[in-house]
Amino acid sequence: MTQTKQPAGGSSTSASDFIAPISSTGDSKFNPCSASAHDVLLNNFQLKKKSYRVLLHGQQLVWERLQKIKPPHPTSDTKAPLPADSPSQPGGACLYSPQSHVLHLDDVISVRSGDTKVASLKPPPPPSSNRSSSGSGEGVPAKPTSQYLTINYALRLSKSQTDCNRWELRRLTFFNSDPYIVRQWDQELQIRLYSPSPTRMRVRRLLVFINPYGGRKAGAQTYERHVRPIFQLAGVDATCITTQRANQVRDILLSHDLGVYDAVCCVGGDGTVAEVINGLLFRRMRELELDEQRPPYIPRPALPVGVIPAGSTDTIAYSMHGTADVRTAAIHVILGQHRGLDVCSVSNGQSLLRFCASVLSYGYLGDVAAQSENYRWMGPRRYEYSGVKAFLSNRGYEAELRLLEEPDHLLTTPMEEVPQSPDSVCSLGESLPSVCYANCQRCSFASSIQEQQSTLLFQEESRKSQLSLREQPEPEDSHLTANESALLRPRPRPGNLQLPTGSISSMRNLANEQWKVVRGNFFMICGANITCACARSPNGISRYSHLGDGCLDLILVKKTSLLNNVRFLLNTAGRSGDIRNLPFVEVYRTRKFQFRTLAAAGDEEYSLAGSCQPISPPGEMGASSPSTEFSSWNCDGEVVTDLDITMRSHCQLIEVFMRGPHSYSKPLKSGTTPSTPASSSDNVYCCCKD
Ligand SMILES: Nc1ncnc2c1ncn2[C@@H]1O[C@H](COP(=O)(O)OP(=O)(O)OP(=O)(O)O)[C@@H](O)[C@H]1O
Repeated sequence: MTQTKQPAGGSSTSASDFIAPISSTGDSKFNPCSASAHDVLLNNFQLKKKSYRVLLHGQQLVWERLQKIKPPHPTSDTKAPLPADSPSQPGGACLYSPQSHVLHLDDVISVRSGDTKVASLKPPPPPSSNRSSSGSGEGVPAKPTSQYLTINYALRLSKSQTDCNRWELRRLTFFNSDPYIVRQWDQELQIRLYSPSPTRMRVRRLLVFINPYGGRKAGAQTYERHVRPIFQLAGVDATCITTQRANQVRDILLSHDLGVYDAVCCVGGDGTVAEVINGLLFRRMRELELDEQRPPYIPRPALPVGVIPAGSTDTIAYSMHGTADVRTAAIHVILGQHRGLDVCSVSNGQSLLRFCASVLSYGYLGDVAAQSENYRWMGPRRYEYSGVKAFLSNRGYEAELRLLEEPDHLLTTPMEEVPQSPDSVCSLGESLPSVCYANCQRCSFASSIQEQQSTLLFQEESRKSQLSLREQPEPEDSHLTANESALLRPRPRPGNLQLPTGSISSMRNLANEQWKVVRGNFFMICGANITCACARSPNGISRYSHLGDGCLDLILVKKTSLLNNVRFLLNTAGRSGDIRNLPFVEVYRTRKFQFRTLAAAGDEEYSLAGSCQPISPPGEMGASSPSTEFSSWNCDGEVVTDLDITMRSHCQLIEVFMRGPHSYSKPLKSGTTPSTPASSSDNVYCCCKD
């Protein structure tokens, strides 16, 4: 290690204050622009008028109070520094003393310097001017004057008994009398904050859709009060569009130039999120000139999505973040960590109808969706009213389902073949179903399989196209176009946001696989893409669904008695219930299922050619009349009236700003055993225990 020079004109706060050595490349010259993410900065700062030794090491900021200690030799009065060389763990993480405060740069919202404390609190200028003012390679930088450095960051309230998934804003303002040191820190932090990462993307320009109509009709106020200040704090340039009508989001995404934006964000409920997802997916299909009705595969959109809850149930936001807290959702957009979210395509016999991000339900929830539209003036209470009505009038719906049961290779894969993550909280290799949390191994494994398949398919397609180029100028047997082949190219890493490039699940040859057929009279049928958790049902209707494993859970609730229907609803409401324990509920994990109603179909041969059965008008739904033999589908809260339906999951089709939920887990009293196997699994992997 070599020590760098103190910058000219700088006055240090103490004799031990120095710009650290620190270059792993051995460069001993002080050059603020040449610092790399491997360098270390170490200086003394004042924080609330107390002296701290502050260290920037990799992606970690560490600060520790300097205290007078008894000197080993009575002649020198010294202060206790951070450990001289922070011992590294094998994984590259560092151990710091227990008195140290550690902040990961992943949790930093923004960094700002100023001549005064107040000046350093102001929102940073737009990122472009921020970057250019860094002085990198643009002549001699102006003489710095700032002595204050404010770091805005977010903190998860992991100890909270009520909402351990909620994040809050925090701020640190460091002072150093030497503006050169402050500038050095500011520049270095900015570089590290915006350094490319395959799993993190710091948004600079955002397209925001605000639905003023959903939920309590407070989308616009929610944005102004809670979201805009956070975006401003991060210096995000947000272009806001307040919707004027249903489907406007989708139409804008289909027709407008989105080239200037890094991401799309919506402030609304599940219907609004679904519009964004549908808009982006259909846009991508149009760009690639795919047949929108019968696409040969589903391409991945270029832009990631942020979801801010402002609807009635907000199950998508809740399933992603573990909370419907608006500020938490906005913080996740700013922090920029993203994960792939499965999306399901919904088609009838003839064509692709739409994409589903949360749940597709027939029967009880289908009736609720159809009826509740008539009572929208009631606000979120319309669901309670229509829910009771649909519940009492449900006589069961005759249906047949065909599905490809997922062998669940993830549970049988030897653990050594599974990519391990030290802080993973999802179980793998267990016989119990796992819950999808932050750092979910099941989802990362699905993602790596997806990538491997992409690579193989891409190689295969390249080989085929090379062969056919040599042999036939216009190949007839290749089923993929050049555009499609390009989409199959595996993602390069690392770099800017690298999105997966094509949906493999849509290309699997399903012809030879065994179909399971289930017939019956059902209270409700659900294809759940995610847990569908919400404030009223914190575990969701499908507790073990994963955000990005490429599977959906098909939940079949048989029509039995009114009492059993009540038991089912109670089981979905609490934290301790598990619908899998109910004898009249069957849950299948699958990638695809097909549905047809049996009510009027008789014993005729099963066909995917489509259904021409009439559907009851919404007003008659649930009435005890002969027309109740058909329900309708509830797709992300919107009504779909087709009866002949196929639902197929597409693994991690959309990148979404989220980390995944963390487990709520009250500490078990000693001697008590968990009531259900699932809760035992949750507790073992609870991430709030650390
Ligand atoms: N200005 C508007 N006027 C009327 N409808 C709108 C407007 N903007 C959006 N919509 C439609 O409102 C519908 C409902 O919105 P959204 O799903 O966000 O709220 P919600 O139904 O209350 O919440 P949730 O789906 O979470 O229960 C969406 O289908 C959307 O297309």
